[in-house]
Amino acid sequence: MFPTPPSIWTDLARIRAQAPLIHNITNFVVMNNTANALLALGASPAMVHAPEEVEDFVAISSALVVNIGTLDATFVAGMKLAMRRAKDLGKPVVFDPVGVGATAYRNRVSQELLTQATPDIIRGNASEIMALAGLNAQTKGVDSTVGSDAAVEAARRLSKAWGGVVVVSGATDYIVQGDQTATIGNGHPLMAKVTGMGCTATALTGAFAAINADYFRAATHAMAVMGIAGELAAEKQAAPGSLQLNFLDCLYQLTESAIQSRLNLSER
Ligand SMILES: Nc1ncnc2c1ncn2[C@@H]1O[C@H](COP(=O)(O)OP(=O)(O)O)[C@@H](O)[C@H]1O
Ligand SMILES: Cc1ncsc1CCOP(=O)(O)O
Ligand SMILES: [Mg+2]
Repeated sequence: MFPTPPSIWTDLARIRAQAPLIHNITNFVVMNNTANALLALGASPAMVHAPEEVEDFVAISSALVVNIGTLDATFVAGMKLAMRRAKDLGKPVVFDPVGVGATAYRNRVSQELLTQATPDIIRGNASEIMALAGLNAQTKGVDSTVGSDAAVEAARRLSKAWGGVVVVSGATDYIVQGDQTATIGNGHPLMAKVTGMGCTATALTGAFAAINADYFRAATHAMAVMGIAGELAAEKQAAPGSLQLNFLDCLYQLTESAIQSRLNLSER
């Protein structure tokens, strides 16, 4: 265990003070969950995917989060326009490759999006990160079939290929940039029993990237806050419905001392 980096709290306080506008192009399943999580964190979410308006919306936002969970041709057109505009304007782009590896369409769209405009941060579960790195990952739709440890080298390969930050979530979260790795041991197994917790991690990462231009730190801080709020929620009531509700309250009420006493972060 490392001493608490004060910057986690500094970043959280900054989000709460500034309420950065986070533009989300995300899936129908989690729109409500991730908007509420961003609000509980202190950010200001908007779910906007029409190709006709995404470029204008990116221009007024502090970060763009792109999630391919329920993609179709219209979503994909909006994603491409928004990602290119965000890169042109120097705004952070966070990408969640939900279910990549499951179908040829998802694989093709993911590769197209990555080449159109390279995201600053990718966050996925182990199966998704392995599939994105071109490994023959076993995938089961949107859930991982392997532990996060199995995808660390795939994350490193992806990060080195395009220079961004890659996060593999799971029992241990790995945040990888080149040869640098941070691990977060916070969280609770029940988090995987609530749909949209991975998407929520990605959305929160967008909020941290909006206020911290060191994207390795931003992603690490987001995963730490996510994990600590998740374990606090599970301690209140260890069941999925309650966890979903309590997660928002714990996120909203998160204190510096809770972060300090619970943080399980290591770096190498
Ligand atoms: N077994 C676990 N123990 C602790 N935290 C977990 C566990 N599984 C998932 N999480 C947490 O749940 C969140 C979602 O991760 P994950 O389930 O890997 O994403 P996805 O929903 O995209 O598959 C992350 O914050 C992760 O740390
Ligand atoms: C169930 C489901 N189906 C398409 S998108 C989606 C949500 C996936 O969310 P997460 O990856 O955060 O569990
Ligand atoms: Mg996911």
